[in-house]
Amino acid sequence: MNQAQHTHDLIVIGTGTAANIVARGCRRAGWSVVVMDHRPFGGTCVLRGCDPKKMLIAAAEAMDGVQRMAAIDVIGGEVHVNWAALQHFKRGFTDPVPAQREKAFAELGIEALHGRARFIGRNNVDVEGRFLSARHIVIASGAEPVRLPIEGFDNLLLSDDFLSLAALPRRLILVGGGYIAFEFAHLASRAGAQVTIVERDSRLLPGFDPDLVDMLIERTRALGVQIHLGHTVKAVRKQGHDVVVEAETAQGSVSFTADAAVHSGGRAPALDDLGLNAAGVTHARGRLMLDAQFRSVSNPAVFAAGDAAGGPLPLTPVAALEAHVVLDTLLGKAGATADYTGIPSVVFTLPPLARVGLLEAQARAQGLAFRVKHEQVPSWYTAQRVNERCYGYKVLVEEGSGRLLGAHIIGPQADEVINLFGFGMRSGLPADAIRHAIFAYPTAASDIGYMLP
Ligand SMILES: Cc1cc2nc3c(=O)[nH]c(=O)nc-3n(C[C@H](O)[C@H](O)[C@H](O)COP(=O)(O)OP(=O)(O)OC[C@H]3O[C@@H](n4cnc5c(N)ncnc54)[C@H](O)[C@@H]3O)c2cc1C
Ligand SMILES: NC(=O)c1ccc[n+]([C@@H]2O[C@H](COP(=O)([O-])OP(=O)(O)OC[C@H]3O[C@@H](n4cnc5c(N)ncnc54)[C@H](O)[C@@H]3O)[C@@H](O)[C@H]2O)c1
Repeated sequence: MNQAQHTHDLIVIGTGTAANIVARGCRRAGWSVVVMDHRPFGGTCVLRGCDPKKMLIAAAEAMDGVQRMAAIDVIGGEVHVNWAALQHFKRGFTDPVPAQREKAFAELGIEALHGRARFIGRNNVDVEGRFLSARHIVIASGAEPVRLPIEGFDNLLLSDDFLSLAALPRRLILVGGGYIAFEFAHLASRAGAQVTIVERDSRLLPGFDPDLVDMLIERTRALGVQIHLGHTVKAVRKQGHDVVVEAETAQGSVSFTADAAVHSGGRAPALDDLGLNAAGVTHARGRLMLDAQFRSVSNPAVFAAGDAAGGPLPLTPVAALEAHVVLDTLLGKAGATADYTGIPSVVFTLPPLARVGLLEAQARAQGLAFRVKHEQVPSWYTAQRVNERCYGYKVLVEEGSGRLLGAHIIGPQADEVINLFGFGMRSGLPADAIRHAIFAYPTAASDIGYMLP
């Protein structure tokens, strides 16, 4: 398989979700494979993203439950989150991962290097003095926080830092009001912090249904979180032990003071240090130029997958989906493409906000004829049972075909229920098939039949 002039059949840059799938798949097919990472092996999701975040949110869920029951005098007394113990609990999951990954690579016969990779030719990579060459190279370098045009940018903590903080700041500012801001705000406020979100745009979470986002904003403000829209952060300064965040608004400058400020202002493909020009890999505005198989349009030896590929949804299941397309292509399957139908996305607030398929505005822009059902339903049993007032949904079904176009939910277990809609959409099930499904009662899924228009 290996041609004489190459050290390996395949070089994979990164050890996260996408890298792991391509490296293991090609190795199982008998290829000689080398992977590398300058950070601990495992990637973002398992070490610095989804998984550690949800370990921390487990405590916020417990606090949220206590607060909802305390509001009706069912539970009383002082309860608080022990942040240091929570971090210890989280590390019980994350700490073993790098060594487990290293062992798994070794057992499969995948060479694994610690160090930063940089292209030095069309088929060549340098990993801190080690020169490698391969028939194919897969860029699975993930994404990193955007370097925002903010004076004193380095005074911001990054999401990695926040997820590992030894002590929770008493006052916390989140710069940017997207996924990370909402999840961290709900976590930190349940854990006892005073939280402020400072967002540039006039609208929050544009990837989600605006009516449900309004419900989330109301629920978030009720926690005591301050949300400032139309505020572009321009500077972050240290002042003694405090951090001062300065923002520009239509009315002039304002400043906010806290113990820490966290970057929640977006992430972009991690391409800067790869030396792409040396490999003849074209890119524009921070995005690689790839074909439908995620192959570089200018260097057929090079592929990308996951966040590095800059696709429509920088999410873990999408990184896996794209990695499978690259794997299939490398192993000779012609015409493999990524089908993004029915991929759910969730903001893990309490309660969660979930979405799959088209937004109402997107369906209208596409000129589709559809029925839509939208309600706020705090009186439904699912919400009443846990004393949660925030429960609503919007579901879109195409006229004629009965095709599910989109589903949007905020409320208890929305993060689980959305998967059923996603499964239905991905499997091409008409709304009626889902209407006729029988779900265990009483579960949040048993509300689905009432949500369909
Ligand atoms: C705080 C946070 C929470 C998130 N929560 C969720 C969630 O709940 N659900 C969800 O679906 N998604 C979530 N995401 C997004 C998800 O983590 C990513 O979409 C996913 O991890 C991308 O996987 P990947 O394989 O593309 O890249 P990564 O897992 O990021 O792996 C890339 C690896 O490449 C390495 N690397 C980069 N450059 C080089 C180089 N030059 N040489 C060697 N190695 C290099 C990096 O160190 C890294 O380990 C979250 C992200 C963050 C930051
Ligand atoms: N649950 C999940 O699936 C999950 C959770 C966390 C992160 N992620 C992934 O990570 C990515 C990055 O998350 P994120 O929350 O950082 O980005 P985001 O793109 O969701 O939100 C960034 C926000 O910052 C604002 N902003 C940018 N510059 C600003 C400035 N100078 N002042 C004020 N506001 C500013 C933007 O207008 C935007 O609303 C997401 O796109 C998502 O793919 C996913």
